[in-house]
Amino acid sequence: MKNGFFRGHGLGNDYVVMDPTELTFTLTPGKIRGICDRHWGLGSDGILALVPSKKADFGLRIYNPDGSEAEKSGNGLRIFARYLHATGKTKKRAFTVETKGGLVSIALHIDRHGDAAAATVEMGRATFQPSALPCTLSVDELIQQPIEAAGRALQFTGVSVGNPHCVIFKQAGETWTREELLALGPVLENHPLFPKRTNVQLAVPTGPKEIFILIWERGAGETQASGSSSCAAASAAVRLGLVKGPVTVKMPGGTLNIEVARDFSLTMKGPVAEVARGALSPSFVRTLR
Ligand SMILES: N[C@@H](CCC[C@H](N)C(=O)O)C(=O)O
Repeated sequence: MKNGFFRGHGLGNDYVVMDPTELTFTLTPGKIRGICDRHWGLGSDGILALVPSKKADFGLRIYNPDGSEAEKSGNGLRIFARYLHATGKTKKRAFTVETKGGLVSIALHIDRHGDAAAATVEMGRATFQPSALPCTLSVDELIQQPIEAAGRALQFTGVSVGNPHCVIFKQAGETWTREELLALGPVLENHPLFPKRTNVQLAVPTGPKEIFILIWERGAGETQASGSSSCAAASAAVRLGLVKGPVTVKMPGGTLNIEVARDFSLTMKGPVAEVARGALSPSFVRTLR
């Protein structure tokens, strides 16, 4: 379909999927911002573009609503998997996807209606090395490093799961507020320690195998859930000895299950929903800059 789209969400983290071969325009940063605008466009936490791959069954490019490109997205990968299944682009129940943040394997869980209602994604390995995010600190690993933001002296654990994350823990029994997220999120996202910016998680252990996180996404702001954030926060919690795996990660939008192997290989399992399919109207496309 000309200028067609598929819209889905993972725990309230919503994406629009598009096949650039069906578009009458190129997905430039300006056009991405226009489509993702919550008032003037379709509104979305990002755009997922199907691209060819020589290494995997499918290729995926991930765009943030500010027009920047992300290397990986956990919820985005589950939504992309549902799109591939729902639109008949694959008949397989397990396949591989190449992202800029590495190659992942996905297994679909089909419900009684024949829909891919959930997916398990092998998300790759977490690393705490500064060069992977990148982060300008000269340390071997970004474990509980000091950082100042919004007038507060904090400690962060830096994790790359293909894309960069800055995880800040409070102690069990304490809580993070939304006001703290809105104050700290944008400052940490754009902190000079992170030349390519970063995703931010305000985390707290809530059980021996459970954490709660609030999320500020690079290029998107506050989101209800994030798969790569869940992987990063779970890895950090295990690395710091705060919890044991598999880790249940609770977020405002719901829960993901993250297995953290001894080598920090990550497996994410969670639900995914389709919302709509349609086409951008020609008059809207003409307004995109
Ligand atoms: N919502 C995503 C993460 C999307 C990418 C992120 N904003 C970035 O720039 O790295 C997820 O579910 O992982």
